Order: sequence, then C-alpha cells, then structure tokens
Amino acid sequence: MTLMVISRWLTMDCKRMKVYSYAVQNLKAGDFKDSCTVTMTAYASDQISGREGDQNGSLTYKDLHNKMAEGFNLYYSGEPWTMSGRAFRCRYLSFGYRMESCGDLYFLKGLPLKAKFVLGVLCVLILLIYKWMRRRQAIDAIIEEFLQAHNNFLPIRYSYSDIKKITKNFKYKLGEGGYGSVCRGILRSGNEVAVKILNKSESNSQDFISEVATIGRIHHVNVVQLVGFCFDYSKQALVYDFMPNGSLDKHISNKDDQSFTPKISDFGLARLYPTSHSIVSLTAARGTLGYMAPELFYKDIGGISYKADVYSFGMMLMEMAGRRRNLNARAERSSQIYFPLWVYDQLGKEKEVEMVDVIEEERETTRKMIIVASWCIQLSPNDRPSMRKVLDMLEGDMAKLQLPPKPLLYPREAPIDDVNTDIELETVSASSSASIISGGYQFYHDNEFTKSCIV
Ligand SMILES: Nc1ncnc2c1ncn2[C@@H]1O[C@H](COP(=O)(O)OP(=O)(O)OP(=O)(O)O)[C@@H](O)[C@H]1O
Repeated sequence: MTLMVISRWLTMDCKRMKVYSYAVQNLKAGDFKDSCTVTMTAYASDQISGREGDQNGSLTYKDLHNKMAEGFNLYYSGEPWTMSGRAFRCRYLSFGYRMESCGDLYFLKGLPLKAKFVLGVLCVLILLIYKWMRRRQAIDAIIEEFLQAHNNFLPIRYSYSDIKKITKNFKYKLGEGGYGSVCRGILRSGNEVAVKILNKSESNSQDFISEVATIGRIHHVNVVQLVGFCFDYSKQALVYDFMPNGSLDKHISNKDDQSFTPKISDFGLARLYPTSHSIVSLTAARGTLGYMAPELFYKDIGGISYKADVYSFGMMLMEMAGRRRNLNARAERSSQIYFPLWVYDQLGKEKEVEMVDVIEEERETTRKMIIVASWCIQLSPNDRPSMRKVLDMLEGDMAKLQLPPKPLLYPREAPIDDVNTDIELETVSASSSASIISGGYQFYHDNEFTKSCIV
C-alpha cells in the first residue's frame, strides 16, 4: 500500500508550525483537514491497509488515526526505508508523527524547533558520555592489567567515592602544597592517613600508575609509606601514612634534643607535571619554591626527571646541615639570607664553616652534608649526581669529596620573564616565617625513637 505524507500548517501557542501526518491512499478528500498538502508518498506495511475499514477497503480519518497511533512500518520504493539496516517503525501522534528506532532528520521532522534543539543536545550529550565511558573503561583496563602484573607490592586502589568516605568529604584539611591539598582521613582498619588530592596532573594513566607503583614499592623506615592511590580519570589522589608530628619545617630550628624517625615523601610527583603545566600551577601555589627544582619553572634547563627529586633532597639536606631554613630574610648578615650561597662561599674559603650550634664531632658531618647538598642543588639536572652517587658520597671518605661549582639560582643567559621575576621576588622577599619550604621533598617525624638519620 502507499502512504502519503500530508503536511499542514498549524498555529499553536501563537507559533506557526509545519506538522506532518500520514494517510493511506484512497482516503476521501473530506477526510483531510483544510490546508493539507501531499508532500511525499511512501509505501507502508499492510498493517494499515483499509481491509478492516469500510466496505471499499478505505479507512475513516478516525480509523486511520487509531491505526497509526498503534504504529506501523514504513517502506520506500518497495524496500524497507532503512537506516542502520532497520525499517522505520512509525507512530502517529495527534499532530504529526514520530519515527521510532531511527535517528537523524526523519526523527525530527515532525517536531517543533525547540524539541529538535533539545533532542540534538541530548544526542550530543549521549555521544560524549558514551565516548567518555569508553575512555574510562580503557584506562581502567590499563590500570587493572598493571595491577595484576605487579600484584605483590602495589598500594591499594581507591575509587573517588572511597576517598570521600576516608576523608569524611574532605572535612579535615591539613594544608595545601604545590601538588594539591592534603586532608586527614581514617581507613576502615582504623589507621590514620593523609590524603593528597592532586591538582590535575596531565599524566596519563600509565605514567601515573607506574610512578605510583615505584613509590608504593618502597618500604623503608625513612620513607612515608604510600598506602594507596586513586585514579578516577580526572580525580587523582595519593594516600599516605599519617605523620603525627608534622613537617620538618616546624622542627628544623628547634634546639631541643628531640628524637624522631625522619621520613621523606612526595618524590616522583614532579614527573607527573609537564613543564608547561607546572609553570602555571606550581608557581601559583605559594610555599613550594624552597625545594622545587628549577627545571619545573625554567624552560631549557633540562627535562623533568628523578633529578628534580635530587634537587629537593639537596635543599632539605642543606637545611638539616644548617639547622635553619635556606632562606631567612632576618639573617644577621645580608649575605646569609640565602644559606646555600653563603655556606658555599664559606666552604671555598677553606676554613671551618662558621656554624652556630654545631658541636665539634658534628663539624665534619655537617661539612660533608653541605658539599653533597651543593652538588644536589646544581642548576642543571645534568650536573646533579644520581641518588646512588649521593649515597656513596655521604657514606664515603670526606677527603675524596670534591667541591661542586657554585650553585646558581637561575640560568645566567636566560632572560627572566614575568613569571620568573615573580619567583625571584617571592623567594627573596619571603620572611622566615613565610611558608616557603615545601616542594619535592617533605620530611616528617613520627613518634618512634631511633637514632638513625638519613645521613
Ligand atoms: N603524610 C602526612 N602526614 C601528616 N601531615 C601531612 C602528610 N603529608 C602532608 N602533610 C601536611 O599537609 C600539609 C600540606 O602538605 P604538602 O606536602 O602538600 O605541602 P607542602 O609541604 O607545602 O608542599 P609540597 O606539595 O610542595 O610538598 C603540610 O602541612 C604537611 O605537613
């Protein structure tokens, strides 16, 4: 049978709309409303033939309405009118019609403009959500594969909702660093943890998970244990053991002879932040400059690698040796404001390093720490030793240690752009109480008594 598309103009809610209806052939002219025009004909299934209608085999307008409302198949040129291999199933509505199991223009034809827009947006949204879910599934698959392959030593993977539960919806914030904010939390086991919610790093799942695997594999009395991690695509977090005594900077100049187990943390994170990203987010975060390797904010010094951690370690070592913050705007002499440069000059004078509060037996250790630290904080990553070499130097003979070149603060040739100028100013103008100490390494203490020290 042949189906005609009848179009008609309607005024509804003060809007003039063109609507469509279907009608079977052979209907009497009187069955159509005024101003209907035939715009198209197509073949439909026998479902709405006139056999059930009057004796002539035709249907009344009401019969047709009811039939079409039940739904019918639409064919074109004798073939099913297909899209994605399916014939259209059409459903007649009081005005116009709707085609089910189809997309595209035909679906929208009988609908007002607003509805078309909403449907269009919905389709785009569904497509985006679908793509996003596929991507997540792929990322999850990579992570799961990795976890299975390295089953033994990996930290626990938490979902973002787990992280929310652990931190009671980020209720107790411990502070904020260059890589994100840190909240206190409690695991189901009752263990206290510090959860570092990372600013969105641009690392992909593979980089992230392999970095986490490296950090998580380290079980050492002087390393803050990474308990778990979260990689929920855009949400990334690291779950560490909680260190009740806080950060080293609170204790560095403390004259009391307290004994703690020193622990380091946060190594490896720099590599999750490509240079272009770091310039914006890390410099925006105050308090990270003291330990932050220069390649994180100067271009052309060298790529970000484990040498960024060597730099941070060197800065920490320097502070431990000096028992003061590297930057102290209230220093007695202006030359002492920036400790690493001042102390380097002292070393060069080949006399005892003038250090307050250093007992005789510690002098040599202190001098060794300063030399090693000066190697670690070389401007160019290539000039810094590996951690293996650092260890050799710390454990080796003092007499074999060579003096490194004077550590530069910034590249001599590099023009200092606005961003870098800010860094200089911020670094130099910070008072001793300002929070400039953070960056790559952190140093914590817990309650255990031990005489062991990282050096
Ligand atoms: N494992 C932990 N246990 C207890 N407190 C922690 C732990 N990790 C971080 N904190 C605290 O959370 C706060 C922020 O830490 P975070 O390491 O992010 O900051 P930062 O030291 O300023 O900078 P950076 O990110 O450059 O290391 C600090 O006060 C720190 O003492």
